[in-house]
Amino acid sequence: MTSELISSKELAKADPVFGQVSFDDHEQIVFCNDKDTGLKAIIGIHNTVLGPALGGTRMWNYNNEWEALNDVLRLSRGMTFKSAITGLNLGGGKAVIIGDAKTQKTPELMRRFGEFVHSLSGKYITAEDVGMATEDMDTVREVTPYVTGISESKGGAGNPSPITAYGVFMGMKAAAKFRYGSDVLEDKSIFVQGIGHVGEGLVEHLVNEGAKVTIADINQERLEEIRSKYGATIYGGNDIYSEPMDIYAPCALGATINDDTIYRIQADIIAGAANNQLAEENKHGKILQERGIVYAPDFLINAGGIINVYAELENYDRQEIIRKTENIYNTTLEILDNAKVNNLTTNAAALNIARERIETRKRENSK
Ligand SMILES: NC(=O)c1ccc[n+]([C@@H]2O[C@H](COP(=O)([O-])OP(=O)(O)OC[C@H]3O[C@@H](n4cnc5c(N)ncnc54)[C@H](O)[C@@H]3O)[C@@H](O)[C@H]2O)c1
Repeated sequence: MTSELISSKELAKADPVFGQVSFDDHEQIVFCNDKDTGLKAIIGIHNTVLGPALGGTRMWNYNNEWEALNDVLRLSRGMTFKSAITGLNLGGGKAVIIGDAKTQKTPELMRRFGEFVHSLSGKYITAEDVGMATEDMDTVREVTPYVTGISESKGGAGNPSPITAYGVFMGMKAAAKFRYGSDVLEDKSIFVQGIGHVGEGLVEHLVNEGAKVTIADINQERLEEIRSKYGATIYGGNDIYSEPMDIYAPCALGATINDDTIYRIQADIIAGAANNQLAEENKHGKILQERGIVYAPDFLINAGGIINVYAELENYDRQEIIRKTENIYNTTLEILDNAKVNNLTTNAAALNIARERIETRKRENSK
């Protein structure tokens, strides 16, 4: 979903795989095809230095295969740094299934996909992402143990989204502490863009804290539902980016901070759940820094979900999940301070720490 800003022509100019704009020293890319079920999927394994590559499966109706490949390359890379900065012993991976999750997803297709995951012998472990539900992970579990995010009734940690939302809330509070000197969000005007699984949980935390929450989504029914449940205000304008607000929380698509939007954004803080929010992380991270907008790196504050599924592998309990997720607050503050002191973008400061952890482990492994 991040590829919408890179035209197919641009993507097709580069060499097919290793020359892709988003290729970043990925270890392995696996193309999965099954005529009988209609499965066309790509599994991207970015890095396994810290552990098996864990990351969700996204089913999306991509315009073409270039976009799907670009998405899996970007998303799997993001997972490497997300786990590294969160202190988990996991590498980065992700899978995309090309197709419409509403009309083309069948149990047979999911089982066939699970067989491909199984063929990698645990080097890649899958989980839920956009277009997937906990039941789909249960179906994958029928053919492979290399899946997380399965139902609690089947021994899993269940839906990770509420924990992701809690982590985003923690990261947002830390950003507020950094920007305003207080992490109290009461009376702050906060725009949540995308009120799906994670967005809804975030809205609930924010409303409970007394923030002035405005919601935006392309799904009108959903907007009405969330308004009546939590009393949030539905955004009525047509350019959310130009609205004056304290905090912008992107919780829908990636790459909403791009050449087109970046100079219109009025917020003091950007803190949300969406993966790959910066269309071009160096360029757009720098502009945010210059404009004095505090950006809480997405891969840092949306790590609650991976913490939740990691519990299934490490057998730790709910309390430990909450403790680790609350720690996102401390890590976010640390990164924001570090970026300020070293005059770096917040994204670069977070990446440096994540990379350092991977390099240290690599050195230890080679001894
Ligand atoms: N679910 C998790 O635990 C988790 C973990 C880490 C990151 N994320 C990321 O957070 C984001 C949200 O995840 P989710 O599980 O809530 O997904 P979801 O599919 O449940 O919700 C996405 C919502 O965004 C809305 N939307 C789509 N396009 C939009 C647009 N142009 N403008 C406004 N709204 C739009 C959809 O209608 C939907 O309500 C995704 O980018 C996902 O990759 C999710």
